[in-house]
Amino acid sequence: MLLTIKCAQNVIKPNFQKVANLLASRCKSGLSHGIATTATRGSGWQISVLYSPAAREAAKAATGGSANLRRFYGTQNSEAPATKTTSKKRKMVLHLQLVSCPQVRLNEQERAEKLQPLLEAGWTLVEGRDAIFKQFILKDFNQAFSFMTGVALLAEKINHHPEWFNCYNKVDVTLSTHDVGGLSSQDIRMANHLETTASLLK
Ligand SMILES: C[C@H](O)[C@H](O)[C@H]1CNC2=NC(N)=NC(=O)C2=N1
Repeated sequence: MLLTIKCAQNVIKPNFQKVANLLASRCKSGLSHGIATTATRGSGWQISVLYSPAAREAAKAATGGSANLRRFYGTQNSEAPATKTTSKKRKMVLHLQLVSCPQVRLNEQERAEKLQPLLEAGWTLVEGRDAIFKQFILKDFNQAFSFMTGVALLAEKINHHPEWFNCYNKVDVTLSTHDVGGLSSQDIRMANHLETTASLLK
């Protein structure tokens, strides 16, 4: 998954590239790196990252992880709106424009590294589809429903939903990323979450 971060026209690009990579590397959603490109009007969310809790929440929600949004350049009054600088001498204020993270399908290396452990944990490749499947067997219906509830919370948070079927204590789960027609890092993340949730219930 790629986090594309757009910067205001007047930002010094190399610095911003570092910011973009740092921000991308801090996101738990499997981001590989950030790309700083010149901002275009109206694309994605305009986030003045450094200046408001709402911006931090928006950035966290947008990156599905705990992006560590720290002060890179600052003004004295951290609550001042990012756009106001009262002194010429102040350092440049960065505006981060965080756009949605386009999904990409897993490449061969990622499949070897991230998919293999799941196949060893009982997931199987779905015939004729770039998807993975596993049947989870829980103690009883209550446990199965708790399992699904726990997973549903993450699904909503990262906007990535399993295809699943429940019958009493069994939950059949198929994972694939519809937007790209195959497996992406979101499926890996979701599968690992399913494994963790199931193991906590046992
Ligand atoms: C419009 C909505 O954000 C998209 O359809 C999201 C919702 N949940 C999703 N879930 C899965 N598994 N794949 C997707 O591509 C996907 N896309």
